[in-house]
Amino acid sequence: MIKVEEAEAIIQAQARNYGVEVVPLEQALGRVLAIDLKADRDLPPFNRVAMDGIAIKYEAFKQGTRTFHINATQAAGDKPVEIYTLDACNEIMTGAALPTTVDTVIRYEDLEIKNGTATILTDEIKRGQNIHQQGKDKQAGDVVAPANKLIDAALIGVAASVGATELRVKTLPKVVVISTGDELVAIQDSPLPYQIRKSNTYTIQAALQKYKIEAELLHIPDDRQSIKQQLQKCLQKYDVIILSGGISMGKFDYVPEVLEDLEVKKLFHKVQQRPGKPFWFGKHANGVLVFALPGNPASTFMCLHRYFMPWLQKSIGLPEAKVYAALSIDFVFEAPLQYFLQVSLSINPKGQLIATPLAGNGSGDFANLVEANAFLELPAEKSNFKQGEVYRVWPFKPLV
Ligand SMILES: Nc1nc2c(c(=O)[nH]1)N[C@H]1C(S)=C(S)[C@@H](COP(=O)(O)OP(=O)(O)OC[C@H]3O[C@@H](n4cnc5c(N)ncnc54)[C@H](O)[C@@H]3O)O[C@H]1N2
Ligand code: MOO
Ligand SMILES: [Mg+2]
Repeated sequence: MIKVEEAEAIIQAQARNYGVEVVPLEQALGRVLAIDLKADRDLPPFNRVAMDGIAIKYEAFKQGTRTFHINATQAAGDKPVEIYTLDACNEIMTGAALPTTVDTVIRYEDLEIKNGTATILTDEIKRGQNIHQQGKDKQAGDVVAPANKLIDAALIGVAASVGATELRVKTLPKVVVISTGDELVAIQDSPLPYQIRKSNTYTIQAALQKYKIEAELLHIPDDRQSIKQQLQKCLQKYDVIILSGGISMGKFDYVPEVLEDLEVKKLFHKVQQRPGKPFWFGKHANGVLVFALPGNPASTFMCLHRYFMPWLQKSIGLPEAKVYAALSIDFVFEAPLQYFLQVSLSINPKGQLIATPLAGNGSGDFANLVEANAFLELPAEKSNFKQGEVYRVWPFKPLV
C-alpha cells in the first residue's frame, strides 16, 4: 500500500495539457486563460477627469485668477472642447477626456457657479489634480492578465475593456462519471428498504462544474460483462473516467480486474489513508486516465478533492495552492493511516486559519460534509495531534 504523497506524485505526473480553444467572453467565467491578454490602448486611454467640476490651466490660478468664464460644458463621451484664454474654464464631468489646453480639475464642492462664471473658493489647488493620467494603469501592449489565470469577474471586466469579445482558454478534458452498484436507484425513485439512491455521481458532476467541466453520467450494474462493455466504450470516448464503487474486496467488486482486462494499466491500488483506502488509479495506452474512487460517499468526496482536483488544476495550468491550518483542539487517531479529518475552517482575530473538527460520525459521515468546509490532513506517522499544531488543509468550499 502506498502513501498519500506517493499516490499524489503518481497522479500529478499524469497531468496533461488538453490544448487551447476560443470561447465567447460571456462563457469564459471559470475557465483558464491560455494566453497573455494585452491592452489594445493605454489604460486609461486618455487623461480622464476624475471629479465633476471645472477644468482650468493651473498657470491662471497661479497668477491669481479665481473667477473663470465658462467656455463650454463637457460631458463624458464628448469630444474635448479646447480653451484658448487663461480666464476661461470648461465645466467638465467625471469620465470626460481632458482637453489638451487645460491641466487641472476643481470639483464643484470648491466652486461657486453663477452668471456663466465659476469662482474657486479654496487656495488648496495642485497642478494636475483630479486627473487620472493616460496610461497610468497600463500602457498599450502591456499584459493586463497573464496566461494561466482563472477567469473571474474582475478578469472578465478587464478583458471587456481591451475589446476581447472572445478569449483563448485551456481546453477541458472530456469526463464521464460512472456509478456502479446494484443497490443504487435513481434519485426520483423510492428505494426499497435495502436500496439507496445514487448520490456520488451527482456530487462529482457538481464539483467539476467549478471549472466548467460538464461531465456525463453513467450507471453500470455490478455485472462483469456490462462493466466491460461500458468501460470499453468509455475508453474510446472520454479523456478521463471517474468511477465510484466496486473496487474493494467484495465478491461483486469487479472494477479493478475489468480495467486490467481492458489494458488500463494499474498505477496504484490502495492508499494508506482514511477514508478512501481502496482508491485505484490507472492509465490506458491511449492516454485515458481512470480514477476509480471508493464507493463510500465520504471517500469519493475526499479522493475527488485530494487527488482529482489538483490533477485537473495542474492539467489546465493553475498553480498549486497550499493551505495550512491550526487544530482548535487535541485530536487522536490511532490507525497508521493518513487521516482526513472533516473540519470547519475559520479565521481567528489574529488572522490565523483555525480548523475545528466536526463531531459527526468520523471520516465516513457523508451528511456531515454539508457542515464541513475542508479536510485537515493528519499524517499517518502520528496518533496524537495537539491543539495549535499546523497541518495541510484541503478546503472544498469558500471560507466566507
Ligand atoms: N473486506 C474489506 N472490505 C472493505 C474494505 C477492505 O479493506 N476490506 N474497505 C472498505 C472501504 S475503506 C471502502 S471505502 C469500501 C469501498 O468499497 P467499493 O469501492 O468497493 O464500493 P462499493 O462496495 O460499491 O460501495 C461501498 C459503499 O458505498 C455506497 N455507494 C457506492 N456507490 C454509490 C453512489 N454512487 N452513491 C451513493 N452511495 C454509493 C454503497 O452503497 C456502499 O455502501 O469498501 C469497504 N469494504
Ligand atoms: O474509504 Mo473507506 O470506509 O475508509 O470510507
Ligand atoms: Mg465494495
